[in-house]
Amino acid sequence: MSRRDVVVHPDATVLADAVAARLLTRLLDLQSHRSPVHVVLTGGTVGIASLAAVARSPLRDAVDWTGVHLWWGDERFLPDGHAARNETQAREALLDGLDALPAANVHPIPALSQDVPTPEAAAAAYARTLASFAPPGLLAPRFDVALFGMGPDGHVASLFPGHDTVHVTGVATVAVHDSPKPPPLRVSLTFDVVRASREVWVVAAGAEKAAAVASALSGAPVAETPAAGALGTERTLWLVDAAATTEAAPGAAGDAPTSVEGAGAVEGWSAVDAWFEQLAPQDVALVDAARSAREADLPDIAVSPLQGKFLHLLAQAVGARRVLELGTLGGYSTLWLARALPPDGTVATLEVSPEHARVARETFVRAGVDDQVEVLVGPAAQTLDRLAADGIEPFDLVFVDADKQTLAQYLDQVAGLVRPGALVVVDNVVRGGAVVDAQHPDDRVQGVRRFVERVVEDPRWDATALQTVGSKGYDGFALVRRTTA
Ligand SMILES: O=C1O[C@H](COP(=O)(O)O)[C@@H](O)[C@H](O)[C@H]1O
Repeated sequence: MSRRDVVVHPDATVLADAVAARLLTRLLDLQSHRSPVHVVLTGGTVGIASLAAVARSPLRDAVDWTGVHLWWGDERFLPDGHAARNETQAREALLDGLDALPAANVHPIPALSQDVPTPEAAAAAYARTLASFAPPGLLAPRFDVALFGMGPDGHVASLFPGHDTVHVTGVATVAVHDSPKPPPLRVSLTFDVVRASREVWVVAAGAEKAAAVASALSGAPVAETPAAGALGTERTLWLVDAAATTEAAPGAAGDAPTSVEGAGAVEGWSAVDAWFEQLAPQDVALVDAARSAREADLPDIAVSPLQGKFLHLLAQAVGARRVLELGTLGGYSTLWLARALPPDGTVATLEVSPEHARVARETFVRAGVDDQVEVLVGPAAQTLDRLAADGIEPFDLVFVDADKQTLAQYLDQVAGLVRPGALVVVDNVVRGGAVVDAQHPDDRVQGVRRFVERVVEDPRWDATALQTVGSKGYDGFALVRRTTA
């Protein structure tokens, strides 16, 4: 997800205390329903000060450290115990005093030694350890919280501006040579692994970081400001001090390419959304749908109430009787759509996750729309092929809120499933402004770009795109109409 929440604290000391409190609370919260929990630690000033603040906090004894695994986002390639190693500093600040933490739960990046003579060897060994904890198909564990400091040049982990390492994909780790910040040899996680983390927290303090903070939050190319590419799948949180935000005021104007709470933007946008929600009051069933999704720990990526009402009005405006949705999640948008239909209207909603489908189905039963909504579980591309083979009655409206990588293919498949004049609404196509970056390493951004190219070249479609801000941050919809071609 490309939305970034930003929380600003008065100074670096309060920031470190707040990061520690937030981390401990998050661990406690996660441990109420998941074990083990995987956390990535960072080096750097705020990172280490935050670990020291964890060590001081009485709350640290409430955490079940036997269920916490600790990893590092990067390491300075130096001998074991070297004072400049991130591991050494983390051990001194916190780990050495955490008796309850099993040694086997600590996964440092291998140090320089006779057995590990190069950063490449260390990167390979660390990648093997990561892989041994990875769920099927992933290179590393899905980190629950991945902490990253940021240098004044905008580097995160040891991914530096202008270095090829920022573009490396398909592997978990990279060896770094010629680091502009000493020491020159380092090992780093790749963006593939960083971006598979559930929550990414970037911590930064000091006026010398202000330009990089502003650049990252304004969605600069990752090659220029690597921190712009540090995104979590469920949440991206920037925890900064006031000095680090002196240049960061995106969002005040309408062109802010990301959401910024502490610096005022999303707070302001959310307040405006809240005021306009008098136009889109949620009934008990909609509130219940949002709550059930939250309680089931589904990603917080459903549409906002105003966006839901927008879909609802579109469905009514095109006189939709048959609606297709790609990406059910917890069924919140589905419910807005179902509510717009005549009594014989139906929604077919496609969901890849059986767990999400289960949550949504229960929601539809409670909302009393289960006879109008059919949840089809499986990869959307396969389900669309099946619908085409079944020769189903054409759809009037399609809402696409699924993986962005496959958007162009979905559009091709949907072309044969809708009536002429049908409307296809595609969510999250602006991606915090990153969509304009042809070199952007995020394959979701490239997926949106391919989708737009397809619309342009295919005479069966006529389209526009609308950038949006609101409680969901800065993003946008594409509206695509099936022509008679
Ligand atoms: O060298 C490094 O620097 C960054 C940022 O450090 P800071 O002292 O400017 O806060 C850190 O995140 C990284 O882990 C570390 O290796």
